Amino acid sequence: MTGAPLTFYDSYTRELRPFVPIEPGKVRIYSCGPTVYNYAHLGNLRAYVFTDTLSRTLAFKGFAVDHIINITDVGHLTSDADAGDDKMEAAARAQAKSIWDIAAHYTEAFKANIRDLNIREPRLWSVATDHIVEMIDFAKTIAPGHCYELDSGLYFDVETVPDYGRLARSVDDEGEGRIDAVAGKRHAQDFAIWRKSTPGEQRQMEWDSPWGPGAPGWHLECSVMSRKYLGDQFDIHTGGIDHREIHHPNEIAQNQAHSGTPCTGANWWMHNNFLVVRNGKMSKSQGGFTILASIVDRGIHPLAYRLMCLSAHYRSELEFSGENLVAALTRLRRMVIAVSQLRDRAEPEAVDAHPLLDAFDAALADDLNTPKALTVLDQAIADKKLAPGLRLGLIARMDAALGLNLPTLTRADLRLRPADALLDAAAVEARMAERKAARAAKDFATSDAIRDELSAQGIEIMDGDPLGWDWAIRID
Ligand SMILES: Nc1ncnc2c1ncn2[C@@H]1O[C@H](COP(=O)(O)OP(=O)(O)OP(=O)(O)O)[C@@H](O)[C@H]1O
Ligand SMILES: [Zn+2]
Repeated sequence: MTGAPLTFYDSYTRELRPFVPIEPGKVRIYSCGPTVYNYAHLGNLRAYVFTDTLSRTLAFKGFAVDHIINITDVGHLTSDADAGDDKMEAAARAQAKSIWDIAAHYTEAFKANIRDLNIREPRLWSVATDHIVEMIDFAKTIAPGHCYELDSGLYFDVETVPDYGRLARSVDDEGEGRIDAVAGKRHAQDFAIWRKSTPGEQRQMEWDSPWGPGAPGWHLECSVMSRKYLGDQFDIHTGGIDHREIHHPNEIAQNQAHSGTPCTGANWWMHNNFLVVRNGKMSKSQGGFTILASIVDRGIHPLAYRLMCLSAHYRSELEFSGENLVAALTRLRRMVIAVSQLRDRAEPEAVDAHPLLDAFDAALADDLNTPKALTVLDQAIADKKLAPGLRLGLIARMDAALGLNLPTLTRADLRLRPADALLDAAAVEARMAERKAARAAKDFATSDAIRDELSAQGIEIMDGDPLGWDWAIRID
């Protein structure tokens, strides 16, 4: 590791701790992946911009990163309090499709979002239904000492592990979301690790098990896949802050039962805070969520959303609004214009050491302070005292950690055509050329007419823009 010492906030100990990997030079990370019953909304995607910033920062610091993200295609119920329907089964019924088709469709859509946000692919997308045998084996190992059977499934007794729920800190029988939804459970917090199909129930996905035909519990999936690919104890486990309350305490309990030790499974539990809208967390269950495709339809480049995420610290709530998104797009446009002007003047120089790089490194090393890192990037872009080639070299180094694609993005890339736009970019360019000719001929009537015509189509002409931006799509 080079540069400033890394410090990450661990939700388990609730403190900032200097980061030391288990194996020198290498970091193993597991991130809870999407439940593929619907499109990911921008809140879900915030979770993956966060994990990507984490793994890019570690790579920037010189670590080899081994990252696993799972795909949940079975077991996640409509209520985290261990009740309700399987989200996948419910979606398949509602759309009259097979679960496998639903899973394939939304998995592909999710991976397209990942590419559009310039999020690096993990070593493996581990798919829950590919691991049923291992899940049954894991459950068989812990069942004798830690589980009991009810008609509805095999349940984990949370009192069989020390300090259950320490991660959540607020676990008691009265706690939010902890209501006992299944008759016969020993404790309200006990959770199903295998859910039996009820007689007569038409489930599309079910497997035989020692406890009868059924499906694995969602918490079991992550314990099994993280252990299989990263070992009993790995470095960092990530997820959204909602997972700190139920899903991750349950994973920890299973991991402790399986290893027979108090080890939680990961040395750091890191959680991103929510993307919020007016009535709280952006959420599929509550409706009113926004997906990446719909902002792209409005003419907003996906990396503007990435920049919006980076503009807030990952542990702070981030408010989603059209204004915030347009502000992020404007900031990205300014960066892209400035960087492309530098590219016209020089080739990037390789930079190993520089005070701005040190400041950038210190910001990210301080629990991923991306808002601060962005201001250092702005300095590197704008500091006229530095030679253009050096500035480009600094920008390239910083961009590797932030993933905004600044070394290659062009203005043309940012001019996304809104879905309801009447003119495409080539048509706008053609009218702009006619207008330029009219102005050269001092035919201001024609030039003004073209301006008005373009304005009516949502195109803003930017004469004399200090950054040399000649036109932009108006986003309101
Ligand atoms: N509004 C949000 N802001 C940030 N992260 C979120 C938000 N909503 C969910 N997440 C995170 O997104 C990731 C993927 O979650 P998953 O696909 O299981 O979503 P979900 O629980 O079905 O979504 P929802 O809560 O909207 O119904 C998880 O890490 C989860 O914690
Ligand atoms: Zn998980």
